[in-house]
Amino acid sequence: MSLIRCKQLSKSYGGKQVLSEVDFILEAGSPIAVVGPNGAGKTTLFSILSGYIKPSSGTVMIMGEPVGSPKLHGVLSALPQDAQLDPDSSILSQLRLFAELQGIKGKAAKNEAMRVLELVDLTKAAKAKPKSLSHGMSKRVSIAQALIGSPKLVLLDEPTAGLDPANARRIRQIVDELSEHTTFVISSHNLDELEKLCDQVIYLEEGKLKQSLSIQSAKEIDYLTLVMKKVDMASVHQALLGLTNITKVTQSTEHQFIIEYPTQVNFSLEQQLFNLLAQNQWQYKSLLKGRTLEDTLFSS
Ligand SMILES: Nc1ncnc2c1ncn2[C@@H]1O[C@H](COP(=O)(O)OP(=O)(O)OP(=O)(O)O)[C@@H](O)[C@H]1O
Repeated sequence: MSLIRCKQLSKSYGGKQVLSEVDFILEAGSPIAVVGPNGAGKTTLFSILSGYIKPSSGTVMIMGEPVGSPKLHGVLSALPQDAQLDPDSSILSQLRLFAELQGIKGKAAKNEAMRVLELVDLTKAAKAKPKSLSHGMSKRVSIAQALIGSPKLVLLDEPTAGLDPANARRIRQIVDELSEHTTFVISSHNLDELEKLCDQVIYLEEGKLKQSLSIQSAKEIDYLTLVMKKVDMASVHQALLGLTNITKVTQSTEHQFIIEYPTQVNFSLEQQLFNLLAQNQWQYKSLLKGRTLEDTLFSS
């Protein structure tokens, strides 16, 4: 059974269409990225998946159940983009309340609150009030809240927005550690971050599904991403095209080439490439096997 199945999903506010006939099927497993420019409809999609708002037309099934079904209670949770905590009540008491709302009673509710706080490394802050926490700590508390009851599906809308690199990294680690039992769907503008975490990507633009791809999927074409130091890029481009087994070479930025080749080609291509660079004394900055998510999404 699929994790999420969206069929012909559309949403309009007044006369403005913000999601337009979006179709996709997602399976449980590694984290899933939802990307797209500002206003593309990511938060609207999350709100529909969470049941906060209804679509204008189309259907969403989560684990075979329609959104809003009581069977999804405790199975799906969401961290909204603008999640807020009560500033004056302790974190522990708020999380305990959320656990109770999920039907966890008495001491078990407190234990559950402490369990999720431990997952986000915040047991020491259990008695603190949200107003005394940093932005990064508050975000981790909100993630802890989303983890109450060990849901199977967790929607995280921009979980690392505005966080410093150390806090953002900690959140990525938490997602990674819990991904064995929980599928995370994450929206973010940080493609590097999503690339590290996610296997599947949904790309929205102006409310339409532009791409749905699996980063790790087997494919017939493979890529090398070559970033050069200060060299004559036109000469390098010409020379790269002369290597055997190359399908295409694209200069994607001022110093970067994407080299396409058939998947079955073995290391001989890298050997040829290194020989070519050495013979011409062309210095390179990095050679990456594959393409970045950014290049995958935006190169034609
Ligand atoms: N309640 C609402 N009423 C009217 N228009 C809305 C409402 N909520 C969202 N929109 C509009 O819907 C469009 C999609 O917004 P949404 O927040 O889903 O995009 P997003 O991809 O999450 O953007 P961002 O990356 O900036 O968070 C935007 O044009 C926004 O102005």
